Amino acid sequence: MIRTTGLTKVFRTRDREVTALDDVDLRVAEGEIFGVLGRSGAGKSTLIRCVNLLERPTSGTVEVGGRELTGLSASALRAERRRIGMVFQHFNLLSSRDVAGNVAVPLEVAGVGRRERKRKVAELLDLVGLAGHANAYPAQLSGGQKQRVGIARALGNDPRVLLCDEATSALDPETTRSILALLKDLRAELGLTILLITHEMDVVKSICDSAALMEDGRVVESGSVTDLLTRPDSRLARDMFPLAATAPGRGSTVLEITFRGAETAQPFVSTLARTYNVDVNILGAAVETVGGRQVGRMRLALDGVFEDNVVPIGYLREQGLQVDVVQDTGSAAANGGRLHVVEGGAPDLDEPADPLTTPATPATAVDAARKEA
Ligand SMILES: Nc1ncnc2c1ncn2[C@@H]1O[C@H](COP(=O)(O)OP(=O)(O)OP(=O)(O)O)[C@@H](O)[C@H]1O
Repeated sequence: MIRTTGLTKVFRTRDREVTALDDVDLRVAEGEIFGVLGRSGAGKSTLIRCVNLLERPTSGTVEVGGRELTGLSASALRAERRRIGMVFQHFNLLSSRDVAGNVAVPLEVAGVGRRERKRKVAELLDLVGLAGHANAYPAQLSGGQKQRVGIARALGNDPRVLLCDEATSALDPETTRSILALLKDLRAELGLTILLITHEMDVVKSICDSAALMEDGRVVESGSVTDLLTRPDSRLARDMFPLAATAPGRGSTVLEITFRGAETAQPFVSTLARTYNVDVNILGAAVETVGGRQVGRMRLALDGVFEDNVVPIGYLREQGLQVDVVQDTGSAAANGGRLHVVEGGAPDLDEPADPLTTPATPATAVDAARKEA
């Protein structure tokens, strides 16, 4: 539904040049809720503003609903833009107009007649749970209610696509949850495609089907949220499920196990310990519900070096679990120089740090040969 190809935006001021977007290829499927994450200055706002051409890209193309926008005439672009709603962080409501008056703005701009406007405004307010507040003024509303007005206004021209620019960043956690639930309901009811930008991992966790991580104007990782979760090298997954950095003792093998769905119900840790008579130490675990399914990661230390644990590791993989050997604190010979081995010190486990500032870590760079073991 949304496709950007080679999207690049360079801001030139008198004394400097900033590349806010650098060759961004984004693919958002129809009906999807797609989250773009990144720390401040990563280029998220520029990206969302380029998708509806509020900002003209320096190069590259933007397609929405199969139409390439960058080549359109001004009037054709205006018509296409009507089918793209936008929701803002700070609501951007007119304080001098009541709720109904604010929701009516895009309908007035589109030349919709008075009677139809009234009907449509009532329908939209009902849709966002604000029937009965039509005559209230923005100053009389809570933050969540203001954002509901902002969403109703964005839906005025029956858009196919909704762009949300940090739509919940100004809201408390409970209100955030209710606005996210509303967006999800609207997607189901109206068949919307939603592209949202956020710096909150919880937003992605609770409603996004897919996500991309931006850094310095580039997309450094993207994919469906559930696929990202099962990629041991995924930064987004690590940030969603930070595990405490507990140091195992020497002479142990550290495993990272990713599981989802039915696998979460398996008592694999106790079975492993019983069947193979191996000491298992749980270093950290995180389980979450993403897209209605349980997913999670667990970091285990097995007593003994990798060679001692080949059979138990094989057992875990046979259970359908994704198992990665993160670290082996005793065996240097077996790792072929590719696994991180800490000699005589605390192992260099990745910290549960700020998700958006932690650099990519090779902590789970598993030797492919070991995976086959
Ligand atoms: N109009 C502009 N003129 C010059 N530089 C700009 C302009 N707009 C954005 N930038 C720069 O482009 C880069 C990306 O900014 P952008 O606002 O897209 O990032 P962001 O990820 O949305 O950050 P934030 O979450 O803080 O809004 C930043 O370095 C910013 O200073």
